[in-house]
Amino acid sequence: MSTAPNSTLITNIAEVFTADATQSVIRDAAILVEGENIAWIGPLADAPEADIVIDAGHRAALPGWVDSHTHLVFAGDRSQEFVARMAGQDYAAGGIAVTTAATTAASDYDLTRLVMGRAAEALAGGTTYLETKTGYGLSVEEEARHARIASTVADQVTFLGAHLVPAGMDAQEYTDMVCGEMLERVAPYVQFADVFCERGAFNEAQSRQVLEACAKAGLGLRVHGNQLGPGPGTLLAVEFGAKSVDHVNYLDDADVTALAGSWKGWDAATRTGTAGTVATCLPACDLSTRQPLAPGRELIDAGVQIALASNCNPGTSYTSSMAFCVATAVLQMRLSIEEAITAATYGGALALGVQDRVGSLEVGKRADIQLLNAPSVAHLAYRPGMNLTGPVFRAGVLAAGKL
Ligand SMILES: N=CN[C@@H](CCC(=O)O)C(=O)O
Ligand SMILES: [Zn+2]
Repeated sequence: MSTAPNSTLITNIAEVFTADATQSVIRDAAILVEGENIAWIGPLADAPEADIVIDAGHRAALPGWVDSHTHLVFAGDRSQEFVARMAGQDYAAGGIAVTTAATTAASDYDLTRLVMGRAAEALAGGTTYLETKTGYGLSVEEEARHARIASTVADQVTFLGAHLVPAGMDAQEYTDMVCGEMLERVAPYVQFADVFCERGAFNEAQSRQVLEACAKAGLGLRVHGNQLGPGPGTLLAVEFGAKSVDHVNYLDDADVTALAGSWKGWDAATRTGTAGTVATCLPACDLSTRQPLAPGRELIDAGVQIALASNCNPGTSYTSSMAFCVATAVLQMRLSIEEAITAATYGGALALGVQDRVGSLEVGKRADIQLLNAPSVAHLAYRPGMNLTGPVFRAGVLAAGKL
């Protein structure tokens, strides 16, 4: 087989887990990269020639993580809130205001440096596609500034002006501002909009108003829903055709039925058809807030496509470790290794609508590949807490780690 110039063959891979529709595992494998994309995957014995050969050292390979839910644009520290929570205090949305004050005080330079540092940490942990949100600005100027900074670092940016009603402001007046001037100012920098539909944040009517306005502005939708108790977030997300509803800790039968119904037009065996609303589970957040884990197992069994994401933020989940989320999903949510990895890669891509480009290792897709310092992907849960991330390739280029 002839190959294009600048082809790279990654050889001597102990096992590749592709996260494709058939959940293929190829042992003693190789991957050919041409330019940004994967050109071939198969047994090493059948590998084509290439200009450059990289020896994977008998490591396992899998897709880079797609982290579809983070809040990286922040300054300040809330470790004392975490300590108080571990001593028994409940999490409350009001903590967001503490971060808003610290972030508003940070210069563009400092804030950009902080966001870039967090994105670099995520990449070093194997995340090759990253979403992040605004939501610690809560004023027109600050939300626009955070959206602009986020857009220089993340692959996709979500507008979360509807995160908390600022102190001293009337909830309806603030919601109107989110849907009006704020939306207009952030729109050039963002692809998605989100609303924290929860007790202490935005009620059903306000959430509906935000989703309507943002859909009208042409943004994709996502919802923070059912995190702290039962509520209308999940049903609203399905009704509005949101790409994802995130947290989903407190679901009732109607919520699960609606989510499953949204996938009726999707053929999971071929990954074709009309995608529904992904249920994004955030296990690191669940642990850090001592909420019941999202029912990932039950959602999969009901026919819902799920994603796993880090929810990296200073209040409820200060980690960008997708490996930690995968290990927790296996050990505590009863997902198989393959289900958990797929949720953290392809599931995240589905939640962001980029599943045709990233999220699985398939010919023609972007060469976002992480090598593990382990001979099989099972080690991700078998050795929880260990940093197993080896070299990370993003769009065919070694982006983190050493060969
Ligand atoms: N739940 C809403 N927003 C964040 C937490 C924000 C904060 O407490 O700073 C979350 O996804 O958990
Ligand atoms: Zn969040």
